[in-house]
Amino acid sequence: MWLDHRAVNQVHRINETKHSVLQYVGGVMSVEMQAPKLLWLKENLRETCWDKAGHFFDLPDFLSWKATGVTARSLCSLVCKWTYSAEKGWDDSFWKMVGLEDLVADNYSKIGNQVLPPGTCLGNGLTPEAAKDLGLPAGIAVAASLIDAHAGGLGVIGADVRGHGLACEGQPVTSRLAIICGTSSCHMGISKNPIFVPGVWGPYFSAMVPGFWLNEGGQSVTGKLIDHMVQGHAAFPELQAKATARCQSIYAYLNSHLDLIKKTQPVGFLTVDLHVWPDFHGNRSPLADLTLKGMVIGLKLSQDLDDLAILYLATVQAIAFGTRLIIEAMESAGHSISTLFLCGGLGKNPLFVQMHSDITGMPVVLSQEVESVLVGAAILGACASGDFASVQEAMARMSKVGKVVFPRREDKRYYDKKYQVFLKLVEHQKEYASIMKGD
Ligand SMILES: Nc1ncnc2c1ncn2[C@@H]1O[C@H](COP(=O)(O)OP(=O)(O)O)[C@@H](O)[C@H]1O
Ligand SMILES: O=C(CO)[C@H](O)[C@H](O)COP(=O)(O)O
Repeated sequence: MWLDHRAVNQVHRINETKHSVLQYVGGVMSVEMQAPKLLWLKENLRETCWDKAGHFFDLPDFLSWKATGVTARSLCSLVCKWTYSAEKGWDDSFWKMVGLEDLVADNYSKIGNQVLPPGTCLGNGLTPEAAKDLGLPAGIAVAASLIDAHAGGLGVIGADVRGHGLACEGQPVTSRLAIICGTSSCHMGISKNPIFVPGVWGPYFSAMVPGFWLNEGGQSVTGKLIDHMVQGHAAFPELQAKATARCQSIYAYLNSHLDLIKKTQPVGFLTVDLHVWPDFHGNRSPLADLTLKGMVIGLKLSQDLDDLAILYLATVQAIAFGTRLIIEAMESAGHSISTLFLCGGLGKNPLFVQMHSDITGMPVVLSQEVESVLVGAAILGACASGDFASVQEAMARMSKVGKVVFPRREDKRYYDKKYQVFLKLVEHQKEYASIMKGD
């Protein structure tokens, strides 16, 4: 549902209100948030959905409701996606202004009027019905949830980094940026005081690590974009056949193929004349422009496996340049980041990890446990069952550093030049749009 961009007109009208709650979503509400989606449902499915629905949930709240029967919402989902404030609660004037006054009249019962910090034990734990479905004991503790990316952030950001030679050792946790890279990528930076970063969601209080403000940068399609580029290429069937014959994933095969064709130069240099702008599903951060499209510059007539591998590499690099742009926006607003903590499905791809390190110039820490989103969920579960006194204590005990990848400093000049081209791509795209809009 989050990837559904149908509520374009609705989000446009919401943004035109310039309501003060928008300050807390980076200044521009995203079409991926819940207010525009609710408005779309009201305007398009009034009788079949809007009037009939008992509750509207974010996925993590839906899951905890199914597990426990408790309709209380997590502070994380309401603050990050529904404009709820941890300090002030709901703002009636916002919902009235955007045409969703019925939610206010109903005392927010459909979207949540009981809000709990993540990690709080819900009701009597797992219901007998859910226990049967899941094969778990009834009554086992179930925690108020976190959104997937936030659980990933919690699962990695508190790890003890001593002995790895990292700049963040001995520094406040605010010098770490968690990047959760799956279908989309989410860039989670925390601070003691609120930081307003134009185009970057937040600041959200206590939405990930209790007591800290969170800024959440994001790229709407990353893993999905890589899959799309690779699967849509004419050489994809050949790639699949060769990877299967070697019992490898297509990405492991592509990475070894790139190693083969790079000869003596660094692998990243294969894209000297192939450049990608990665916003095939709009830009979430920091440009917050859902009208932006993808671009590929430097195509040739050949469509063999070498071309596919190099296009894949250029796409991976474009995603890493997008991360660099987000980090620069966060730093110019007041964040000071020295180390990346990366997790999610793309963390399994060594090329993706190395490119993020080379292109941002920062070390990338991978966790011992690959599924860090599940570690975050386990941290919440451990808090709900009383194993730890606080989320912070559980984070420090349950997250563990696995591998650390350092940037190849000698390649910096090349990536700086490619970054210049990257920035020109979006400039040109905007120029084309403006030419086409003119008379
Ligand atoms: N073994 C792997 N090697 C390289 N990339 C992978 C691998 N497994 C998954 N991916 C990438 O990770 C993405 C999915 O990440 P995941 O975290 O599972 O998704 P989600 O965000 O939907 O939970 C896929 O789109 C794919 O590009
Ligand atoms: O908006 C987000 C987090 O706030 C994520 O993009 C969303 O939750 C989906 O993530 P995934 O990449 O796992 O599909």
